Amino acid sequence: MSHPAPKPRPTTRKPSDNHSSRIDQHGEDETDKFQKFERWLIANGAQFPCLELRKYDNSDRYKDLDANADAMSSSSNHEEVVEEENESEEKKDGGIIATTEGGNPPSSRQHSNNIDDGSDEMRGVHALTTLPPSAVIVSIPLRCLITVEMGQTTPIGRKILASDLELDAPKHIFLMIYLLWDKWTNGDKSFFAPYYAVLPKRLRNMPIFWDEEELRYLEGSHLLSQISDRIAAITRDYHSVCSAAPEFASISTLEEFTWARTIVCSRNFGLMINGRRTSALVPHADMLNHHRPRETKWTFCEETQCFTITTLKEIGAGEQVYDSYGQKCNHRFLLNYGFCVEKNVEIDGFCPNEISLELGRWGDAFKPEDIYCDGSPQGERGRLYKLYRGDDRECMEKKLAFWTRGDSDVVGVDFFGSSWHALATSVGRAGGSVSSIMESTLGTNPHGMDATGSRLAEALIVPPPSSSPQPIVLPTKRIRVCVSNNENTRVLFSMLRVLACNSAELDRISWGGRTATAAGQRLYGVPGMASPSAPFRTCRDIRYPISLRNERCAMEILREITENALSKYPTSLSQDAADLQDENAYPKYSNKRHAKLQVHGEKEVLHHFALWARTAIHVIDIILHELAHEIKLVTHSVSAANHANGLGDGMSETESLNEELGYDYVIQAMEDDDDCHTTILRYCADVLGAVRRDELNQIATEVMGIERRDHGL
Ligand SMILES: C[S@@+](CC[C@H](N)C(=O)[O-])C[C@H]1O[C@@H](n2cnc3c(N)ncnc32)[C@H](O)[C@@H]1O
Repeated sequence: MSHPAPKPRPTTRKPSDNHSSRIDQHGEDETDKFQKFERWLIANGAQFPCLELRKYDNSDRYKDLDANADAMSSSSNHEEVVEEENESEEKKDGGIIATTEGGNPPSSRQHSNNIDDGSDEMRGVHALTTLPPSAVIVSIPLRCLITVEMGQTTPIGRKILASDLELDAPKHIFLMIYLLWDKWTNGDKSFFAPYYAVLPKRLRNMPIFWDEEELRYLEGSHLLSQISDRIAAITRDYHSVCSAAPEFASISTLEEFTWARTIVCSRNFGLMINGRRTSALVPHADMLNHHRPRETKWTFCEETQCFTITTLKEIGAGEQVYDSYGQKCNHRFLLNYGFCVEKNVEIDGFCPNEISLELGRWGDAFKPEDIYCDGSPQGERGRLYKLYRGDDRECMEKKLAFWTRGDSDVVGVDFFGSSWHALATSVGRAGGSVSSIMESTLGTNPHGMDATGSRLAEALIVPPPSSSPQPIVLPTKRIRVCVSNNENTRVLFSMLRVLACNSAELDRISWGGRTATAAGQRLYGVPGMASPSAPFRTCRDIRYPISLRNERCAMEILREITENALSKYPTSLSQDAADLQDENAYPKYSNKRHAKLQVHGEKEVLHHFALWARTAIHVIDIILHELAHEIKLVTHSVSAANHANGLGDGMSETESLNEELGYDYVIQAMEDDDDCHTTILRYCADVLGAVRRDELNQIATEVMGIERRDHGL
């Protein structure tokens, strides 16, 4: 149940009294435009009586320098952090101090307040009075919202709809179009002009607007490619819209289009309005900064036809009122909203920060032919090359087939290129056919496909142009993993196991869709087939270790990948941690700090997986040692028994194992170690422990077989 918002204290203010009079870089009076904005909303039925908008500056970032002379500074408890939806749309926070409002004079510390990073465009919403839980604190009528449908009915929107364009941001394009078209068509006369006037103009905190020096702070991070991909995608979308509606080129430049995309991405709300799912720009509601755990919730109320924000807890007078943009990795906050959360940890301890690991083709530093083609690359390249390569070229061909199983969307000449030649040649040598190639590659039989599918497959298998061997290139697969164990961690391990396969292991995991026994499932990594309609296995489905050999190799690949990724950064994790302590060199809310937070978070995840790999290799080596010892023991006892029966020579004695180097001892030590990460411990104890048990059982079974055979049973 929601209560109406409490009445503001009578002494507070008329809308907008709180904005200081100040002129922005565009020569506009900021106070004036915020007053007009609030009056426009109220005149159209909006209500937010207990809230005030505040404009922040970044002068407080140097509070350490001025700590002694700080009696005048506001003590607002500003926070960090956010939440929402997809990768291509999102927000930033300010370490917010009211600069001029409420009697707080501008800080005397203006000496360093000239950082051009967008923090001068920061605003936030504060409570004028104590807000109780479940109070509706914002209510914005539908007529003040800009919705997708409004963009679709513009002349440009209609042409886009008719053209069936493939766009990078199809959900947001119509909001962008409305914004740009309406500003251009109606200018100051637009109904939304007061809203447009308060939208940030430069968005300098968004990485797509960072200069070279700022981008350099991200050196080593995959985010750099995502930033250039984003710029390229926006450029493509702009040209696509211009091709569908040539008049759009005179409505908006690429620069304005990029601004609109960033505004929409960082401010839109996904809503259900009158039974219809849509997205909207909601003036005023989009002024709340991000913080988790969430303190407010929002919705569109069908009854009142208003967008509302409701408190989930009491918010004290003067405190900032936050929205949660969702639980997200810092790379999404940074790319889409232009900020990073300082401590991106949920109340249950979960940290959503991720790292994108690249599997398959090995990074730019390696030429595919160096790693995958027959030949023996030297040094570091050789290490990964050998791990991926397996037994021989034929093994790589089988690996390619399994690795790309199910990737039917990317089956094409460019994708497989010469690999298809190699595969075709190899399967041809083994008496294979188009059907068998399709089956091994796609996990499906082309006879079950339509004729076009079969013709496509035939067309792709072209004889190699020369007799020299074609390089086999495993297409890159990227997977995002975080420190907590989740589905992606399982997929990562599955893909590592496939990459680590030798020929025999590939044959085993390639069994198509048959029900496996429990032992087979465990031993060969074949998942249970719950129903005949269960999908065929792909490189994402190998949930259990295939063999100790394979698992060790998979962990070596993981170690190589993580250590290589860590070597790409110019600074270490500990250096980053030390840098972040220095708020003068890395001021709060600066782009430089946000970049540092991002790479620091990435390295934490990389170190976790590097440690996981090293620990696993160590534990597997212990198990292998124990198994070798066990084999010696049983061989000894069998031959001793045979000797006693006059069947052969017995071993004189067997060495005993040092218990302190044993598996049980090591696992116990890990259990006792509070710093041992639980997912690493569980993997070593449960996953590797199960393989160890299977192997020991296997040895016992084989011994029984030998004894039965030797005794003629
Ligand atoms: C929806 S707007 C929020 C209002 C915004 N502060 C404004 O002045 O218009 C999202 C933007 O606010 C800023 N922001 C929101 N939460 C933030 C946070 N926790 N830390 C830093 N910046 C934040 C980012 O610039 C982000 O792109």
